[in-house]
Amino acid sequence: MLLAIDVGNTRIKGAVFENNTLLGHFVFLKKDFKKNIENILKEFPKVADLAVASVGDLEKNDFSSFDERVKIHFISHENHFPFTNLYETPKTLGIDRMVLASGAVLQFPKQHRLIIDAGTCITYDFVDQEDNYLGGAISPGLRLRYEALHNFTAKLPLLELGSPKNIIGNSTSESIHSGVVNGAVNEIDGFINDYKQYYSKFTIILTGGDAVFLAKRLKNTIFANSNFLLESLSHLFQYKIKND
Ligand SMILES: Nc1ncnc2c1ncn2[C@@H]1O[C@H](COP(=O)(O)OP(=O)(O)O)[C@@H](O)[C@H]1O
Ligand SMILES: CC(C)(COP(=O)(O)O)[C@@H](O)C(=O)NCCC(=O)O
Ligand SMILES: [K+]
Repeated sequence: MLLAIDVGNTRIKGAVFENNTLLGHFVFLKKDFKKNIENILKEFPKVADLAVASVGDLEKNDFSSFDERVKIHFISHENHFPFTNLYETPKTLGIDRMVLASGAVLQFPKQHRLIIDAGTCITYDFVDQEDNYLGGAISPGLRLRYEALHNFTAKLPLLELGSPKNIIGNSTSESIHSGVVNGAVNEIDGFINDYKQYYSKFTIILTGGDAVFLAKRLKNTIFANSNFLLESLSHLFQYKIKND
């Protein structure tokens, strides 16, 4: 049994898998990650392996207190991945993006794939049908856009994520919601349409904390899978990591 942990820049997500079947799912903050992991390990005594993909500020050492209880697999650039990495700076490529690309290759073989992860940042990753990882894009996520508008201006309030009533915002708050939400939706639809000019057919995977919110607003029909990164960690673990 595997406990997969995704340390993002906003939240930590965890899931327990038995042969790629998800048995339990957890979300918590960095400040209480140890207690939460201890509780999960108590609830699932059969967990023998812990796989961690971290782009947040938790390092391998932060997990060492669990290494008497479980085998720790802290995913790094040294692991084996099921794709050819054509990024010009492979060592700076986010581990989360490498795990997403792996999951896309392992779960959607022999096809072009675009993976969009709407988390702290919105990341775009493209893996072609020959399993070459080409790269993609990084832009601010929804929460980050609201925060940036507030933090870098004198007059703009900090708003919670909300649905814009219209494209034309008729107040300060409606203008912000339209700018953030309609802006991100148009960005994602725009990227998808741009990729279509180069690749006539590709599989799109949308994940991350804002995936469900965004999916229903996109012009392109995309199925959102909020657990795709954790599922990908499980598939990658089965593929190779457990023997690395
Ligand atoms: N309880 C929550 N706390 C923080 N962000 C949340 C929450 N629920 C949904 N979100 C949304 O999730 C996004 C962050 O997604 P997430 O996948 O957790 O990020 P990361 O993987 O970078 O930590 C934010 O833009 C925010 O709008
Ligand atoms: C772009 C990211 C900050 C996204 O992090 P997230 O939104 O998942 O918290 C992360 O993938 C990262 O630190 N990447 C390193 C730069 C790169 O991928 O090229
Ligand atoms: K992301």
